[in-house]
Amino acid sequence: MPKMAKRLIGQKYLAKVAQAELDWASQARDIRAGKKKSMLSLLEERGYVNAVAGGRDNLDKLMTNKRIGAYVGIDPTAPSLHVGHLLPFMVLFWMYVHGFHTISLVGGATAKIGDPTGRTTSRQAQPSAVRKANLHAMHYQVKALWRKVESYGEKHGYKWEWAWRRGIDNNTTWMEKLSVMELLKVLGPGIRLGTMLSRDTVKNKMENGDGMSFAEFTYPVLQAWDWWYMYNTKQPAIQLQIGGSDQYGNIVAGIDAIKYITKNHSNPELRQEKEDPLMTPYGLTVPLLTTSSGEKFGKSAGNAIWLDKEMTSSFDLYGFFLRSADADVERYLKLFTFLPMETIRSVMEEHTQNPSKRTAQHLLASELLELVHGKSAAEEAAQQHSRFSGNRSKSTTSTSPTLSSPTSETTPTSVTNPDINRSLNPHAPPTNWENAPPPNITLPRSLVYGMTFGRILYHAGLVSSYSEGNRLIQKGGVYVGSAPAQIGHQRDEVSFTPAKWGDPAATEQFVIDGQLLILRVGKWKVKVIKIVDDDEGGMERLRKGAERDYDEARKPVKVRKWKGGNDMPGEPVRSTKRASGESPVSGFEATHREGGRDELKSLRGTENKDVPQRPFRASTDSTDESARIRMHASDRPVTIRKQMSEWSGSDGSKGWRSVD
Ligand SMILES: Nc1ncnc2c1ncn2[C@@H]1O[C@H](COP(=O)(O)OP(=O)(O)OP(=O)(O)O)[C@@H](O)[C@H]1O
Ligand SMILES: N[C@@H](Cc1ccc(O)cc1)C(=O)O
Repeated sequence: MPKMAKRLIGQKYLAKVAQAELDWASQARDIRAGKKKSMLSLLEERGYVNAVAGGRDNLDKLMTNKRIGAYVGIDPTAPSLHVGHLLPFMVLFWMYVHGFHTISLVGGATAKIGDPTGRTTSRQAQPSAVRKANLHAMHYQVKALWRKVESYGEKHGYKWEWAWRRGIDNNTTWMEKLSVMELLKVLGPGIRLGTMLSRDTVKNKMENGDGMSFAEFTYPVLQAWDWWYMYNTKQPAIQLQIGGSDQYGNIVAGIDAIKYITKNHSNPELRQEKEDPLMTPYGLTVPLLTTSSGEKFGKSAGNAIWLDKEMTSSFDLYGFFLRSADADVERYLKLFTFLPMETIRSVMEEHTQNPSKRTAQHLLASELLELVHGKSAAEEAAQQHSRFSGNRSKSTTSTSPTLSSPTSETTPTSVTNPDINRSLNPHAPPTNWENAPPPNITLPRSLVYGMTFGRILYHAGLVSSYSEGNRLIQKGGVYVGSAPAQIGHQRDEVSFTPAKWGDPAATEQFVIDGQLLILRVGKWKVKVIKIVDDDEGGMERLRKGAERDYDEARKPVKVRKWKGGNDMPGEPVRSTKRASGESPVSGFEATHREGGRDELKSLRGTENKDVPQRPFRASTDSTDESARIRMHASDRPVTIRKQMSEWSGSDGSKGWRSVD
């Protein structure tokens, strides 16, 4: 019987594959007959194509005849994608909703070297923990982004089909296993030094910059190997690489590498005796998104507009696109949205009648927000803008949009972090891909080391109380990432094991490089916790990060008290006493007077973002049975008082704990 079931599934699968092939062939006939636009023509029409490596018409024909695989690579040298990355990714999104197979490659291995393209100075080596934190954060961001693409696509009539395929890969997976000997044997003879030395990046860096290391010099070879690996192992082969126009040289190096390997490989199964047009690799570059002065938006230029909500709020991201110049907005609508061309044309007509209404810019900002942060964030940002920026945004016509710094006038007042919503309102909807919290957070060492996972979950904003954290762990719903003892210290892959309830000392084993802990609750709640010292430097960064949570902190927090075991729920206790220095977070307290978990309530969910500092002050007013903690805007330094309550454990032990 089970065998039968297996066979039935197999046949069903084969039937689906056959149907998908038939559909593709029929679509190809329509394209050839001029009844339908080809994929490449659609991309050209919307302005995505800067250059095609390998011949435009050949690529057009290939994409019409074959459901090929395509990829975009990004090095996780920052914790988030930025707006510039969206351009090559938009091509991938369009291809996906038209049935192509796509891979988003996060370059865990290539980030260790750093792409020297377009630079005159070498990149600063990143500490391993920072690199891993960025890698994990980016992995989850890309994953969530793809889910949003699906629902955004559906809104525009691209309904998910069985044959669509998308994947996220990390090149560490294969680079770790690649030996120097294999690389030199398989690809080495095909790399000509003359060609490499004549590349602009090499010449420029050697003649006008700080010279070039061997590692930097070999970067294009590693990128080429990635492509060869995916060309060779994925089904269908990855035959197209997409990147910004600055990547053209690296992409051509990849095409040359694949052609060399397939011609010369010692394994006859991998060798193509004759060049097969259906297996030829191609490259497609997109124009660079630049400031009005022509500078590329990106990490190196330090002007990136981040897609992570914690780094650029939905409000600011909306504002960035709202400030697009009239001369640019049509182009951006084609590049950053799935809106049909006819809709864009008619919106532009309406816009031209009364440009001061910024109709086109509002549409652009809303659509982009929906794609990147989800529908509800888009609606909320649009409302906030109509409330806060009204006339100011109308008068701005800058071609070089810059982010508004959060001022009391422009900072949104509502709470957008779903975890915070949930802790304030237990009936808030559960976390899903759309409302998942941003993955990055920074915590002081004393809130991680020697803490049970239940507590750390709370400090990281993943649960609303210690006891909720403990319950989740006991149910097996919490995972801890990349435990060095279990999977080897050097591994960068995202890998999780169930977190165990109990021994606080054991937590330390999971801290990577002394600076990083990764926790996951369910599928979508992930926190990449960067651990900083409890000294002033670390706290200063945390305090800066608290800016974003300013409005949340102003809301009164309902305080609950429990008696019984340290972390377990129980009956409310009768009395509360004020105490300091005896909190379970004593390391934190020692340097910060009476700060503790209550302070973290306002700090959690934040990252060391570089936002102007707005000092805040916390005050506590309490009665015997209840306590409330409020944070106020103030130009005075932080002063935090904390409520402590006495507890007694079932084993007769007693102590003080801060009030939840
Ligand atoms: N402003 C931009 N416009 C178009 N494409 C971009 C832009 N910024 C990055 N890209 C593309 O995104 C892909 C990944 O880029 P990468 O990770 O190197 O980001 P980056 O911001 O360019 O980094 P860096 O500035 O440090 O080189 C590349 O194909 C790159 O060309
Ligand atoms: N070199 C690319 C990123 C990348 C990494 C690996 C690849 O296989 C492809 C692209 C960049 O810095 O923009």
